[in-house]
Amino acid sequence: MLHLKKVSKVFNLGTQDEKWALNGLELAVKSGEFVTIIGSNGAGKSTMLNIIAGTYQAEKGKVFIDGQDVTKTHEYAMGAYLARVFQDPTLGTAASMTIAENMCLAELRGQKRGLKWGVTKARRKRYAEILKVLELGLEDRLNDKVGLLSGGQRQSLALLMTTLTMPRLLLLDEHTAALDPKTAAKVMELTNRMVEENRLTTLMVTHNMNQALSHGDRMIMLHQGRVQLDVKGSEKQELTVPEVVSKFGKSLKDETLFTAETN
Ligand SMILES: Nc1ncnc2c1ncn2[C@@H]1O[C@H](COP(=O)(O)OP(=O)(O)OP(=O)(O)O)[C@@H](O)[C@H]1O
Repeated sequence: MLHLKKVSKVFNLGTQDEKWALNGLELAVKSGEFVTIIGSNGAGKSTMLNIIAGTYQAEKGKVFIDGQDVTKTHEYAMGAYLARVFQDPTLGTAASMTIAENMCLAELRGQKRGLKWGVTKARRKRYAEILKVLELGLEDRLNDKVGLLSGGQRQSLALLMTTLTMPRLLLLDEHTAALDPKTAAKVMELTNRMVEENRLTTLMVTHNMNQALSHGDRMIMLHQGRVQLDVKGSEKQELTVPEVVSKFGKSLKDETLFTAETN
């Protein structure tokens, strides 16, 4: 479904600050796979998502989605293929627009030519139905500006909005990191449900090793812009945080290790 073929990305080429964030990265993800991604600060996780999303262009290598070469496809056009939820809850939704308007915008984004903007009665009814699954009472607040919502409510809404276009690929960029533990657990529960019900091919970057091991069906670890560890199935299920730490502690020297120890 997704194939990164020997992808390299450099920043500040030819200067003192030259940095190869991705170094011949190889990754093939099957349709419906839920891959969690760990790695220390600077390992290349965000750069990888940015390359897939078309935010950055790779210097070397190719990106394929469903066999189509999207290496040079711009970010706005990638909306037809994927949806992304960021760490910052304010990034996925427009604060000055209402819940219904945000959902309408999400529905019209990317594909589906011919759909017209407008919060019609039919749409309101459908949005209310969709929002009910969150059990946050947002179905009764369709006219409320999104800026009034809490971080967790906003992140849940952003996540739910991604399913309005049924993306071929869902990118989660530390999407629970800014939330308190209870809210993070709820958003994770919603994530699992959405991914499972819609069989979404999903990549989830996290600094929390427990989260990476207990969710999804495959886990990869990036180190210096390459895949250092790739486990799935029973191998992943049986793997424990101490095992990963003892084997790869050196490459996980910072935050990831910290969250692994404290969770
Ligand atoms: N826009 C940029 N300009 C210059 N260097 C960058 C840029 N983006 C990333 N880098 C560098 O590329 C490397 C990989 O960064 P990246 O953000 O992909 O790592 P990460 O694994 O997501 O780290 P973190 O967990 O800290 O978010 C780092 O050394 C980083 O400093």
